[in-house]
This record gives sequence, C-alpha cells and structure tokens, in this order.
Amino acid sequence: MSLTNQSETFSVAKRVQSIRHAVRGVTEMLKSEHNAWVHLFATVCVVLAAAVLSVNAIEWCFLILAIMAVWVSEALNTAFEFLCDVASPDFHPLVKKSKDVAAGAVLLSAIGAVIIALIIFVPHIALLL
Ligand SMILES: Nc1ncnc2c1ncn2[C@@H]1O[C@H](COP(=O)(O)OP(=O)(O)OP(=O)(O)O)[C@@H](O)[C@H]1O
Repeated sequence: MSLTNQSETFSVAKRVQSIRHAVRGVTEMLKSEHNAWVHLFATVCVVLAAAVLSVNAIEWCFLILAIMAVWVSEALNTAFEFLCDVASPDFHPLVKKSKDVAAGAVLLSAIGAVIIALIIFVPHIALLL
C-alpha cells in the first residue's frame, strides 16, 4: 500500500491483484535464484520421503514448517539482494555485511530443516531395517 492510497476502500479485485504480484514474486525467485532450485529439489525429496514413510500429522506439520522457513528466508534474502543491488551496485562493505547476514538466515533455516528432517525420518527408517 502506498502512502497516497491509505483512504482507499476495500476492493476484492485489488486483493486478487496483490496475490498476483505475490505469485509473480515467487515465480521471479524460482527463475532467477539457483538456490531456489536446490530448495525445490529438497522440498520434493522431503515430501516424497514423508509420504513413503507415512509420517503422522504432527510430523507433517513440523516438516511443512521447516520447508516454509527455508522458502520464506530465501524469498526475503532474494528481495534483500535486489534492493541492495539497486541501492549499491558498486562494492560497499556494508552491503557485503547485509547480504552475508541475509544469506546466513537462509543457511540457519536450512540447518534447522535438516535437523528436523533427521529427527523425524531416522526413527521411521530405523523401523524398516
Ligand atoms: N554491492 C556489493 N557490495 C559488497 N559486497 C557484495 C555486493 N554484492 C555482492 N556482494 C558480496 O557477494 C556475495 C554474493 O552476492 P550475490 O548477490 O551474488 O548473492 P548470492 O546469493 O551469493 O548469489 P546468487 O543469489 O546469484 O546465488 C554477497 O554475500 C556479498 O558478500
């Protein structure tokens, strides 16, 4: 919402338009970010493994939260990178720190997701052995 349209009345068409913008953002991330392809591959693997191992509803919830945490942090990191590139196309030590910290958020969420996946999948796999 811009500062000029604060008194705008609620419009379903506008909300639908907002969702379209958001979908375009996800599509843009999938097109431009190679890391997103890795997340997509990992997401497919985790969902398939969860289905094959018949994890329960609570385990599904944790897996979905872990997957979402990675995607949300990647999306915010991508948005941050775009903004940094506009604000400072040339090298700047603070941009370096900012981008590295944003990338660190993705790394931390991915590490958490791997730990959650191990906690959930290892007992299921052990039962099969
Ligand atoms: N304008 C800049 N000033 C300083 N350092 C930068 C700048 N742009 C990028 N960097 C450094 O280069 C690293 C990689 O930046 P980049 O924007 O390519 O992100 P990436 O996630 O590693 O790459 P990609 O998103 O293409 O996979 C950043 O983490 C940062 O350390």
